[in-house]
Amino acid sequence: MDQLLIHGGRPLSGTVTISGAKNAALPEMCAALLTSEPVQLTNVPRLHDVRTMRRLLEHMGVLVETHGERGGMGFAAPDTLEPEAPYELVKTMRASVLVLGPLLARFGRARVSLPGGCAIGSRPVDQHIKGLQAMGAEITVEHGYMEARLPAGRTRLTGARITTDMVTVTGTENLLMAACLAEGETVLENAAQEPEVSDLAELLIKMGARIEGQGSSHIRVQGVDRLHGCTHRVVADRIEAGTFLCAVAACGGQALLRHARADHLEAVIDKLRDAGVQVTAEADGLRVASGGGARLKAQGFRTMEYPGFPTDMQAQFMTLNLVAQGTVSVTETIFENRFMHVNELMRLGAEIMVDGRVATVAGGARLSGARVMATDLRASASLVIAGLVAEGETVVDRIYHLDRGYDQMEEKLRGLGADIERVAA
Ligand SMILES: CC(=O)N[C@H]1[C@@H](OP(=O)(O)OP(=O)(O)OC[C@H]2O[C@@H](n3ccc(=O)[nH]c3=O)[C@H](O)[C@@H]2O)O[C@H](CO)[C@@H](O)[C@@H]1O
Ligand SMILES: C=C(OP(=O)(O)O)C(=O)O
Repeated sequence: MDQLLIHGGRPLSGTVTISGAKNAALPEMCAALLTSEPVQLTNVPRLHDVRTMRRLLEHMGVLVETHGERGGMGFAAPDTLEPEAPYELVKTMRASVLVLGPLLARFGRARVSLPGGCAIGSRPVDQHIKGLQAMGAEITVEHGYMEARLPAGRTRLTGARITTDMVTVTGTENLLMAACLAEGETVLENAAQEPEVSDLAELLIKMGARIEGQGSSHIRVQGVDRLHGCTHRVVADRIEAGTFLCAVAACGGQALLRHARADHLEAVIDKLRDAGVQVTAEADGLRVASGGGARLKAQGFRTMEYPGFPTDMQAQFMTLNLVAQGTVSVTETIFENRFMHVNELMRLGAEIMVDGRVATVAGGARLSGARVMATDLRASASLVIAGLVAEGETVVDRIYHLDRGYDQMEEKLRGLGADIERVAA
């Protein structure tokens, strides 16, 4: 199992290219199930989760090829594929549940393992199921699998007005994909407004779907008989960009994040500016300049659905708060167990008190290198940033979590001047 070895204390300067977004690429790979024609994606990030999704699609019978330009992938889902997602693949990646909507919409049946909980929370998929049931699907859960089918005599889902009990990103994506091939109109109320949902909608529109309102909480879809192939570039990863913004802010330095989009990161950028970090939007990216943690003012925040402060940036910004000045509260409202980085950060010298969903973070910490363990994807990123600031050597174990969602993070950080290497344990 690989580890990251970090010697902290260096400023970060230079240019880094932000990859395509994991959370857009994964649903977009699933959207290819909606047609037998080839769907070509470009700017697909090189991630473990993308490889897992590829294996899952190939397992069902989808033809997948990588091509030419970096990050190019083509998908062709034949009429003969077997619409089944087995536990062995689903258990390693919750986003596998995104095959459910497209399979049911195109093939009229699907057998998909329930994803179960994960380290950050219980993460049920009841809203996905309820929404598809409202569109006429019959879904039962048997032996850990969602068995979904259309009622006898029906060949298509039926459009419906669906209001989810909470804002759910993959729930919105599953229902959106299903609605594209349903008969009649579907209205998704309380829809997720995340840029990845909009990017998926843009892909679906290129495939011939009739969608309006993406990017708002009210999405309207007129179902069509069939979709066709197309080419689409995966949107830049706002969470990867936010992670690099926090890393440069904490370590000090100046960097250009190519392809990063200010309009997708407003809540994070506002907090960084309030902290004393300079962030400027340029033609093809974001420029960041910081005097380093000790010159910054810590910022309290609450995680919220987009356009609020993203839960996927909570851990990384917490590390920045640790090295800035002042004591602040960080409130996690989306997932019930997303403070697992706290104990590991404390091993590096942090002072943090957790009470339920609120963490009180004491700034001005002098972090010192230690051996720490990554517990989930963004927790791993927060530990890497802490290691880059800490005095001495930090070893981050279990970085397979990091590899799920960051494309060559240590190479990119080395390009900015960080002393970080991957070693086999
Ligand atoms: C692959 C992907 O895009 N992952 C993102 C997606 O996860 P994901 O789509 O799984 O997260 P959701 O938006 O669905 O979850 C939001 C909240 O709703 C709850 N819920 C959700 C669905 C449901 O059927 N029932 C239910 O109770 C969840 O437990 C959670 O408390 O959005 C999260 C919130 O921005 C991000 O952290 C993840 O990075
Ligand atoms: C929680 C995340 O991903 P997933 O939903 O794939 O677990 C994340 O990207 O931070």
